[in-house]
Amino acid sequence: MASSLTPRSPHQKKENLGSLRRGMGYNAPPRRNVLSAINNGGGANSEPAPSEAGSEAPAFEFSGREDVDRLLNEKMKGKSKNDYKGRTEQMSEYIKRLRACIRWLVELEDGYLAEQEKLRGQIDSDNARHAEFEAQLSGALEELKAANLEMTTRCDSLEESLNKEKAARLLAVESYEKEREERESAEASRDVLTVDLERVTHEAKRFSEQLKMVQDTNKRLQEYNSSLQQYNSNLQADTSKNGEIISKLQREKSAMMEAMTNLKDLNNSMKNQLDSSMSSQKEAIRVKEELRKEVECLRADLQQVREDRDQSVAQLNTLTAELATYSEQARKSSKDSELLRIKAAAFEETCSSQQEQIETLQKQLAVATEKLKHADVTAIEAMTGYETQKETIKDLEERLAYAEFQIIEADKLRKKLHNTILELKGNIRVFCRVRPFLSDSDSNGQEEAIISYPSSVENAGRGIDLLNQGQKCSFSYDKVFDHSASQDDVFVEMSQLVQSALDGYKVCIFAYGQTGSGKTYTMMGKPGRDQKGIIPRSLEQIFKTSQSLESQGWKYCMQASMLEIYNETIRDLLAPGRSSSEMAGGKQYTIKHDSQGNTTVSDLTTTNVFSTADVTSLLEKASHSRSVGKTQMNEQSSRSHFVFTLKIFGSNESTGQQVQGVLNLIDLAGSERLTKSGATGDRLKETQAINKSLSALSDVIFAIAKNDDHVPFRNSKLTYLLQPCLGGDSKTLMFVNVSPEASSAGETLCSLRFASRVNACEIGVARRQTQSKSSSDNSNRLSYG
Ligand SMILES: Nc1ncnc2c1ncn2[C@@H]1O[C@H](COP(=O)(O)OP(=O)(O)OP(=O)(O)O)[C@@H](O)[C@H]1O
Repeated sequence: MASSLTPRSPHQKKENLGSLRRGMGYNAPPRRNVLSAINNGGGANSEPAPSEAGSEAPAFEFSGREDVDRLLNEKMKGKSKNDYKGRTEQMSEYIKRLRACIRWLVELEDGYLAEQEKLRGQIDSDNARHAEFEAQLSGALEELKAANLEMTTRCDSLEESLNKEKAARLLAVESYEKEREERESAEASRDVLTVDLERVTHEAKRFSEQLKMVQDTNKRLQEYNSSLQQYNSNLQADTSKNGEIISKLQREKSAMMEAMTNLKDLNNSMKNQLDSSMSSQKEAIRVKEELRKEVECLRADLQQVREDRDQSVAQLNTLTAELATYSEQARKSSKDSELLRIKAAAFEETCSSQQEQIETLQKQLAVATEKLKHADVTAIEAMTGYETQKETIKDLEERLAYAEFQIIEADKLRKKLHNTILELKGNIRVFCRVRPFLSDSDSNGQEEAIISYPSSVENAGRGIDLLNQGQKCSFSYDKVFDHSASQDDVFVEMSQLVQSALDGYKVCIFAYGQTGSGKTYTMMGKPGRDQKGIIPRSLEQIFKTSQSLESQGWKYCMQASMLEIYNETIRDLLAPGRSSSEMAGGKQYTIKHDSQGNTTVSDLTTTNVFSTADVTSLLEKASHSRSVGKTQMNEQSSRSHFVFTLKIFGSNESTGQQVQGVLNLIDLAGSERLTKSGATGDRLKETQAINKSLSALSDVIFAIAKNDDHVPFRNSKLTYLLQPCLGGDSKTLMFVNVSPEASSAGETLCSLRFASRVNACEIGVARRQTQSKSSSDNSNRLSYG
């Protein structure tokens, strides 16, 4: 059989174990240290299993899974088919052995749990030590990192300031060099200017001398000019004298005609003399002109020389001014250079001190680096330690996983055995729940206590005693919840049954009891987290588990439907427009069972649900549609049987497995004596219909209990609907709810008797509806609609 069990938390496992033990009526066997037994691969045979309290059970020994398998595969032998006594004895013997086997498994599991706890503790302490060590190391590492960071930052800032200082020093040196160069160039230009000045002074001197010379020449030329003018005037005087002579001569010509030839000769000679005088005059004029020109030239030269001199003097003045500026600049430069020299000296001093600082810091850095290296080595060592510890933890985790695996396997086996026992028992399980007194006066003890619980170890949690008309009637069921049991306590006991629906079983849980005894409270509960009843809690568990099974490849599809049977009529509580026509019985719903034992109600609204919220809103809708009324026994009495059906289709992609489970949760209408109910009219009709269907239910139960050939399932809608649960292959649990009031003692007695009958009913073996995907192609396909 494929596993239908999922790994649970150890806590849940413990609870499940507890519930199994309680359900089976075991007392907790004294815990033995089975660790050694586990390590030896079993060992339950080294010591006999403790016997059930109060009874001397034979010691059965199990050394391993083979023994269990052997036990499970054992076949019943009887003298003949009708040797019921022999078969019953064999059966009870077999059940005892199975119980011993379960005890052995429980002990084995205890051992596993103990070892798991031990390993967990070890892992926790290792983890804690490791975390502490890690925290210390990381703290030290952080400190070192911080110190290193600080050092690096300081070093960086110092380097930065040093670089800045260096840059400033370089700038200062550069500016100093520039200043020096400028000063040198100024000095050079000053030298050049001095030379120029000297040269210009020399030139000026030369020009003054030249000027003096030119002035002398001019003076001489003026003197020469005046002498030439004197000579010219002399010549003019001579010329006038010569004219007088000519006129005398001419006068003498006549007189001296004779002497004229002589005189002509004289005249010619005189003429020649005149010509020569004229030419010498011309020559003198030319010379004079030349001299004038020369004077003019000399004057121009002189003017030029004067201009040059003026220019030179101006230049000299400019140069002197420049020289003064340069001298001033040179003086300033030398001052600046002095300042710069002082600054440079100061910089050099700062530099040398910073150099020293850098050296100190470098030394500190070297020390820090050394420390860091040391820390690195320590960290590496720690990491190695950590790795070792990790490996140890891994090893421990592997061992834990193996232990968990073994626990899961043991759990699977235990569940298998549990299912086997239930299958062997083959009857409906019955839980009894006693509701608390509702009014304070009752609970204050004014009401006579008619219900008590046996204190014997054997019946603890399973027995209930009812005092009716002074007579004590004792009953025993699979579980009895007293008035103090919470909704949670109740659900814990049946969570495994609900889980079966996900595993592909048909599960039916119904609440039976007198009106006002707490059926609706048990099934639906009340608003509020703690007050929730079995229906909401079952759905929460189913959705939660189906989600967690997704990781194992399971995908579930769920469909919900809700109906009520009111006055022998089926009503669809989720019908979109639940109209008055329907209320009036307009629509007829028919119940059908197929060969697979699947029940369908024609035309019933079926809604796909994906979350608890979906179902909660549907439940709210249904509760508004449900027929309730006020009775003498209950303010809000359910006047119909409420049937909630959840069809679960599961498929596993990875394994190809498919399951089809059904969860039927039924809140029956309360049984009520007509005389006591005081009902009239419609209420009376309702009560009669309820009583009729409940009596049909008891007829069915009696027929099954008596092993009758004919079971009257069709006598009522309720019994026909419940047929697969009562006579088929489903896992069925009945809640018998009882009131604690003395006034209800008679009703309570009836309910408890009915429940005992139900508990004795053998309805068959619950079968899981599962098939692999390969076979799903055949005609035997699971219906998903
Ligand atoms: N275990 C309980 N703890 C507290 N209150 C309870 C418990 N059981 C029932 N009650 C209260 O008792 C009253 C009757 O309960 P409930 O309506 O569940 O009875 P019923 O069996 O469904 O009745 P009917 O058959 O008339 O519908 C309600 O007020 C309910 O809250």
